[in-house]
Amino acid sequence: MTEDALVAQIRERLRGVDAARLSVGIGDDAAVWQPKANNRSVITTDAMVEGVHFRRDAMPPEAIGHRVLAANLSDIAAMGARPVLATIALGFPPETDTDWLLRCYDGVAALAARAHCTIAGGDLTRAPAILFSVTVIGEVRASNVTLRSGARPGDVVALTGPLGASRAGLLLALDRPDLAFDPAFAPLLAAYRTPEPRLREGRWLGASRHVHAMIDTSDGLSTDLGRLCAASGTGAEVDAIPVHAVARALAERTGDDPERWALDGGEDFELLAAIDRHAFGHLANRFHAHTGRTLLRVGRITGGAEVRFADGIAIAPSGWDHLR
Ligand SMILES: Nc1ncnc2c1ncn2[C@@H]1O[C@H](COP(=O)(O)OP(=O)(O)OP(=O)(O)O)[C@@H](O)[C@H]1O
Ligand SMILES: Cc1ncc(C[n+]2csc(CCOP(=O)(O)O)c2C)c(N)n1
Ligand SMILES: [Mg+2]
Repeated sequence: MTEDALVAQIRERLRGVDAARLSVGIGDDAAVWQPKANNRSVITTDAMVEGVHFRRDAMPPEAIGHRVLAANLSDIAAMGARPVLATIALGFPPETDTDWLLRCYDGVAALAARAHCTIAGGDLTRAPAILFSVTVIGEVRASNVTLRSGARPGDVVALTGPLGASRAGLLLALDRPDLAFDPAFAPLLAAYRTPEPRLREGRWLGASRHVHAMIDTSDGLSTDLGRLCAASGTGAEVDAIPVHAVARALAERTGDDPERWALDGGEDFELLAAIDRHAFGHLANRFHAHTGRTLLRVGRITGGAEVRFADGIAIAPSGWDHLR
């Protein structure tokens, strides 16, 4: 197959996503987009590399496409924004089966359609390993932009869902074929392969003036809470680590510590927010009514610079770090 033929087939795969404001899409030297007035644009890039973020033997190609877009959409959600536009750079060894690559785009296309995100273009190149690099542009009302840096002492620290499921799913997919087909553990494989970006939740939280700061948990609570606190010039005290119940059940079977999965595992893509303590109870009720999900209380923001457990023990940022 030629490069142009592959692009044509990718374009075919991505057809059908609503694109009212895309004047020029795939096919020219660049895409042309009509932004909405009075909005802020939010831009994020995240790459995934074979052997680092996924293995071809551990998940179907549709899941690889899904999760690279999901990781990017999660960063858009963490800003309080909604995704509008994305580009995708693809690298692959020359012997790669093009049908396999196109199935990755089926995964991209399905999530993009659900998220109302138009794929406006991209790039392709041969490379020593498979690589997807996605850039997403989002939009948000200026007053709803929610940064990492707004947390204040006394704020409640809360999560949009429990953690540890993705790390547990990674263990199943790579190391425990004996347990991977147990239907009881299916939610863990799904959390690793096809994580759901918390887009509705992020927009809703970002629209509340009581939500002072937000970050997504891509690298683990220990690292991402540390980042939120560092950006805000605060510390935090953690008194409850919300661990995914099925991850806890798997950890009991394997002898692992599920709280470490939650603290350091990463790739759960739940949102972590600092919320005004006086508003938290009411806001959590409305959040549940609106999204069907529960805001889980993790702890509180403190005036110091340390992130600690309630008993005073420090929580070092020990999540995923590409330089470690
Ligand atoms: N190679 C780079 N060049 C310029 N800026 C970068 C580069 N890598 C990261 N950044 C910037 O550093 C900041 C933090 O990036 P980081 O990747 O830690 O955040 P994230 O995308 O939320 O995390 P994750 O990659 O775990 O999803 C962002 O503002 C990002 O744009
Ligand atoms: C095969 C395989 N081995 C290990 C992992 C775990 N992993 C890789 S990158 C990352 C953090 C997020 O990445 P980034 O910071 O680049 O967004 C995590 C938790 C995986 N997903 N697949
Ligand atoms: Mg992030």
